[in-house]
Amino acid sequence: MQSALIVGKKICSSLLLRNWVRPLSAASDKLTNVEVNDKTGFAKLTMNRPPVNGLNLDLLRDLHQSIQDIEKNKCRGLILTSASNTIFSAGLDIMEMYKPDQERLKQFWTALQDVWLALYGSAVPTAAAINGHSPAGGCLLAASCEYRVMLPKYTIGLNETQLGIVAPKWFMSTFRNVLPRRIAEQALTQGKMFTSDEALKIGLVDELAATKEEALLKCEKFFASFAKTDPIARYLTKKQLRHNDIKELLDEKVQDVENFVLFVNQPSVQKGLGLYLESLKKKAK
Ligand SMILES: CC/C=C\C/C=C\C/C=C\CCC/C=C/C(=O)SCCNC(=O)CCNC(=O)[C@H](O)C(C)(C)COP(=O)(O)OP(=O)(O)OC[C@H]1O[C@@H](n2cnc3c(N)ncnc32)[C@H](O)[C@@H]1OP(=O)(O)O
Repeated sequence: MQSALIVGKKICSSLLLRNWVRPLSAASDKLTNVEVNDKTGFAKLTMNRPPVNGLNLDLLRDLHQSIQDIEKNKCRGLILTSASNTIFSAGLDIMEMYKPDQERLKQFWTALQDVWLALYGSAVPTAAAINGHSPAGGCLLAASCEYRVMLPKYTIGLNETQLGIVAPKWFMSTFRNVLPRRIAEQALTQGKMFTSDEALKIGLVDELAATKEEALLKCEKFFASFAKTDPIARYLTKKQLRHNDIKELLDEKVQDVENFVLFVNQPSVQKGLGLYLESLKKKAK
């Protein structure tokens, strides 16, 4: 695993916490970074896979491990954010789906399912400080959290239909958990990307913030709103509200991987992904 867990911004040597400080291979290899504020107990989970935090197998596995660590340590809040100044996450790394190795493709989708199950179902309160563009899988991660604060002039949405791909049911239930059904249906079928202002207006994000620091503070303020609640009662309430969405995927996890593999391997989907990748590369030139 390549992620780093830092407590109070330094490696903690106490016996209690020693177990969950995961050693780094090398600083430049880190794909996620976790910092726990030892006063508040809030954890900041930062995605760090330049240039665009494309969710490849390694980043997904890293994210999963970090979410589990934060949960095990009984942190009082998890804020998901990005090390990039302009991109929260570009969503799934299309290179994982284009001309894929079949075994890796299965592992990739399973890793995404595991991240979603861990984040959407987390016992720890979750928030996203969306400090950049957040299309598709990036939007899924943000929408899986309980609260979202976004910086201005970026875009967010589930744009799959614009790429000729179909968001699976659990992407859609995540959206429906946040948005009124009719707005969710329109947004999903159009593959609409919302500006920060539009996202605020429809309730896809809860607040805007001028800077990342302000966004982090607003997420912390959200966590502080639970100060007078019992953490177990809070979690059990969230769990019941999200139960059906989670159960639906758990019941169909293997079938869902098979559907994904079948879908991605269709020649028309491969052709579309190839053209899309080309258009992204041309744009970068
Ligand atoms: C009937 C069927 C039933 C059920 C279906 C079953 C299963 C479901 C099947 C499939 C579901 C799949 C769900 C998919 C989810 C996804 O997340 S797909 C990914 C969608 N993402 C996007 O569309 C974002 C694309 N990227 C951008 O819009 C922009 O790059 C950006 C706004 C994020 C950033 O813009 P810039 O800062 O200008 O950066 P560049 O565009 O120059 O990009 C830099 C660099 O990164 C490469 N890149 C960007 N995004 C991706 C990506 N997602 N994957 C891979 N690579 C990406 C880009 O090409 C540049 O590369 P270089 O040129 O530098 O090599």
